[in-house]
Amino acid sequence: MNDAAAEPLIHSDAEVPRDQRHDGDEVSGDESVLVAPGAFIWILTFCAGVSGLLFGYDTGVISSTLVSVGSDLSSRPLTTLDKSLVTSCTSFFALVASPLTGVLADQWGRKRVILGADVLFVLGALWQAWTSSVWGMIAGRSIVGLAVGSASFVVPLYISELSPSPFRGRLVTISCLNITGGQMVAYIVGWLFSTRIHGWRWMVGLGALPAAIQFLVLWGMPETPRWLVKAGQKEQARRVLDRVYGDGDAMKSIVHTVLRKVEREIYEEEDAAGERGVPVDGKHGWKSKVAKINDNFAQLVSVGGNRRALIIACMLQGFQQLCGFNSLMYFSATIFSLVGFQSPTLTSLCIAITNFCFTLVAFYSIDRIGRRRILLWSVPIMAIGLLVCAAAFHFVELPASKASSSATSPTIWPPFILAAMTVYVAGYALGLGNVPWQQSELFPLSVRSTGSAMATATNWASNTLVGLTFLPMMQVLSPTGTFAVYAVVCAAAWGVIWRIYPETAGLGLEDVGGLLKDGWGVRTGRMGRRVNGR
Ligand SMILES: O[C@H]1[C@H](O)[C@@H](O)[C@H](O)[C@@H](O)[C@H]1O
Repeated sequence: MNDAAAEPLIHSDAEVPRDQRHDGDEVSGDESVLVAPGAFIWILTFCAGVSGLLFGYDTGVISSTLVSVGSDLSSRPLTTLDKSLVTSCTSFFALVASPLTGVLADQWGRKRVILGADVLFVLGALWQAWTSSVWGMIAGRSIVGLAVGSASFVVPLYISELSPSPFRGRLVTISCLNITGGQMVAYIVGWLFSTRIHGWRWMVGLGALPAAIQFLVLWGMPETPRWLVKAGQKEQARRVLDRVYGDGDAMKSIVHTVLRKVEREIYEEEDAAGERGVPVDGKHGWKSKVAKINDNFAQLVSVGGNRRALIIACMLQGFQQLCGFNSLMYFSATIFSLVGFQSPTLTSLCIAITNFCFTLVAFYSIDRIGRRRILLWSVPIMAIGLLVCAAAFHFVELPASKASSSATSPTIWPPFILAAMTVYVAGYALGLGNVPWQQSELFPLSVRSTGSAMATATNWASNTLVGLTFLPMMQVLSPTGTFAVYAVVCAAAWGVIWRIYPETAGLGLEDVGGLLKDGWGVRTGRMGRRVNGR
């Protein structure tokens, strides 16, 4: 299995025979000649993408569940605290899982971690469907949180390590499409089952099905070439690359080049970490991992360009959550039942559909319009939607007994609130819902995974905070106050983006580093001009 013994795993340039050097004249496998991803990479992306759907499904399904559960859990209606805990434990455990997954993905391989996440998805879904207590529900949602956190970290890694580089960027937005698509499916399932007795058990339990299917299909899929080379299985890595790139002499040359690049990258990484010559098991040891994380962290905060990249990435991820979007994702059915809609689950479907459709618009326009420009245009739309919402809530007479009953006198205001929320969600999906996930392009390779992991942790921590505080804020500050607070967060986000986030669309990864080297690069960036000359 381990073919490292037969052939040295890693070569320095001096050690690589001249006729095998990937940057020499002799070998010219250039990936830029590739015009479209092959069938195999599409199948892989599709299989792995099921995790994104599950991520979206499990975060979206809570909205309908909360309004359908009635007194089925612990034989009493859910309190505000119950709802906040049931909702935010998922994001909290996702926060806990994502850094741990980083270590496990190196130790066990990317594929095994995805399979492990599938087991957790199935277990968590069935647990929720069977439970009859609030604490049981919290436990089930926490298990799902572990799965969501693992999948959100490892799936993009798996896909990007397998895909040819010209197509890598697009995959980021494809995973956002999967998440928002999963949320839409969750809302549809929620609406279909909301009127059935114990329908909520089906809503949460159905999440087990795609996870089980993914487990079976992914079983036959390969590990990534990068992990295989690092684990000393170079021949297997070559076979995987052959399948990714297909037949023909030109493709063979590309496979050869890619394999060399992977080897060189690993060589440089291990050289920098003083791991060269250390056996495979030792390289993946906990001590060496901790030392590497410490070293990476020091590089991240002490080098000016890296520090600025980290601040921008964490700032964007923080604002993505603190602008309050997920309070709608988790509680929109609760809000719509509060303001008096007859079918809150059907009404809240507007939120999920808008989110999905405008993520699709972002998918087509993000590279053309540019990240900074799309944010500077869309964040004010969000703020306007929120302010209109806040004002409209002022005129709605809400029932004293929170979510259990609906507003007393039907007026024009509820549809007005729905329209304002839809505007807000459209603005969100166009910019803040997507752009922060482009985080990895901000960091140089040496600190890319640590920087991305910290930004992702900021996302989950802020997500947990919003899930925990939304309902208490609605009670203490009133809906008008709550939505006004989110509007202020949007205004702050706009100011900070304008001040420190340069345009990165159309730039090579090395150019982004140069942009942040001596300052924020906002003036040097491309804001105000069309990107890529289009
Ligand atoms: O990018 C995603 C997407 O926008 C989802 O709709 C949202 O629920 C997530 O929190 C976010 O990270």
